[in-house]
Amino acid sequence: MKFQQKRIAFISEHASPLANIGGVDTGGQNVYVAQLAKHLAHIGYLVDVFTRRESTEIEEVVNWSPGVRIIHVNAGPAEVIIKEEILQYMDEFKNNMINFMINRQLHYSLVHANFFMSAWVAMGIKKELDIPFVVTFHALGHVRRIHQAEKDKFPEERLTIEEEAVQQANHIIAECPQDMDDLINYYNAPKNKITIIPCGFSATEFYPIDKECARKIAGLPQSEHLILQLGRMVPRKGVDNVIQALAKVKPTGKPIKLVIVGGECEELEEETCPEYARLIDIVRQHHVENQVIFTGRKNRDQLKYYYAAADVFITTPWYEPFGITPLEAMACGTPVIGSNVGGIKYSVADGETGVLVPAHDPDALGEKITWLLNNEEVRNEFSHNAIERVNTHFTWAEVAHHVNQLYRCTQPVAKESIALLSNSKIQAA
Ligand SMILES: CC(=O)N[C@H]1[C@@H](O[C@@H]2[C@H](O)[C@H](OP(=O)(O)O)[C@@H](O)[C@H](O)[C@H]2O)O[C@H](CO)[C@@H](O)[C@@H]1O
Ligand SMILES: O=c1ccn([C@@H]2O[C@H](COP(=O)(O)OP(=O)(O)O)[C@@H](O)[C@H]2O)c(=O)[nH]1
Repeated sequence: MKFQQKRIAFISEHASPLANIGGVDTGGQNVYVAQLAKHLAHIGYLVDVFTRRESTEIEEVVNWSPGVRIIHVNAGPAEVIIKEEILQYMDEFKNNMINFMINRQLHYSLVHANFFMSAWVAMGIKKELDIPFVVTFHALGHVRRIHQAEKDKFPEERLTIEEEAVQQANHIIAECPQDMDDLINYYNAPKNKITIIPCGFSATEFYPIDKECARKIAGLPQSEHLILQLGRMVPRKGVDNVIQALAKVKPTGKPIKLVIVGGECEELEEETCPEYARLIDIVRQHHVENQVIFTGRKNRDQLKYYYAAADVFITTPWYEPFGITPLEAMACGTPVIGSNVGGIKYSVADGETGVLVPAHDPDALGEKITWLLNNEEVRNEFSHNAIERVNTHFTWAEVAHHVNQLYRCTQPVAKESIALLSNSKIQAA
């Protein structure tokens, strides 16, 4: 069948493919937008990723990779703003995005919104230009509120915007069955509008590497048991739970080190990194100072060495709409102990590629760490299964294939949209 090249607009207001990954607000969504855009371009789409301008230094349009451009939209001050304070600028974002389309006579057949604020922009664009939109929420306000209560600083409006977006969207991508259930239970989302498409990993970025080599390159000890925690350093990721569990692990015949990768900067300091200060305090309280290595944030090309160096990868967040890090660990052949929540209970096959434990339960986690470290044979079996599982089900190429199928079923844009564009009241503004 002949494939017609289509131009699509991604919106990802706070998460740009160009950002340094691993900061408080730069995680899986950035990776998702970057990888999905690249892989859709590979299939034949032209993808423009609209993101908020965070610096005056950067060009409006950056040709990022073949078929993918990053468009920096003026919305509020051209500086980094925490995502909880961005909503007030989204009207400006929408108007400037539409003006960009008018000025360059760009015709997008579809908008793919990422996160609720982008969904708000997509709703406005649909209303004014009749362009259909697909949404991936990445995280849901109701779920965040349940877990974070008063610490959740997003405005109340987030929930109504998400509720409206669920109704207005032409289609919704849930990242795992739990995400779909949450959309139905908290937002009354029509089931026939939801398709589960997971996140992925890139096999050119993450693959098995000989442990000895990996440890050498990462500068990690050779003759010890290594357990790894890697991700954004924010309380909901449960890094404190892993430190507490470490103190409960029974002897395994070798010294054990916990390597913690992530954080706002490469050099973590208690004065400037409050979450690091909180975690180091827990390390001291549990007297495991000589067992914990904080590496700080690492560039993506380094991550595979840490994953491959570890005997076990651990991730015990309170909740997780998907969770890309377990995929990356499994792709490097490292068994995962993950909390039995969200996307982790979907991607990690319990008893085959790793084990699931309850969140907030250092005793259960400590027991499973002891068990896995004492069982090399099981680790090898999990490792083998993990590599096979992720390469079969969770590559970005596979994800893009499913997203492409979904786009092709999504209502095509009305022919008049360019005419509507020229008459738009926004143009006159
Ligand atoms: C914890 C969480 O929701 N992780 C998702 C999500 O990632 C990030 C999330 O949306 C962050 O918001 P929050 O402060 O509520 O945690 C955003 O700031 C980050 O930009 C997101 O990266 O999306 C990932 C990809 O879909 C998903 O794997 C992860 O579970
Ligand atoms: O120092 C770091 C910490 C994390 N990551 C990446 O950030 C993403 C985190 O995505 P995930 O879905 O696991 O969680 P989120 O941060 O989105 O909640 C993964 O691709 C990690 O490899 C990174 O590149 N450097």
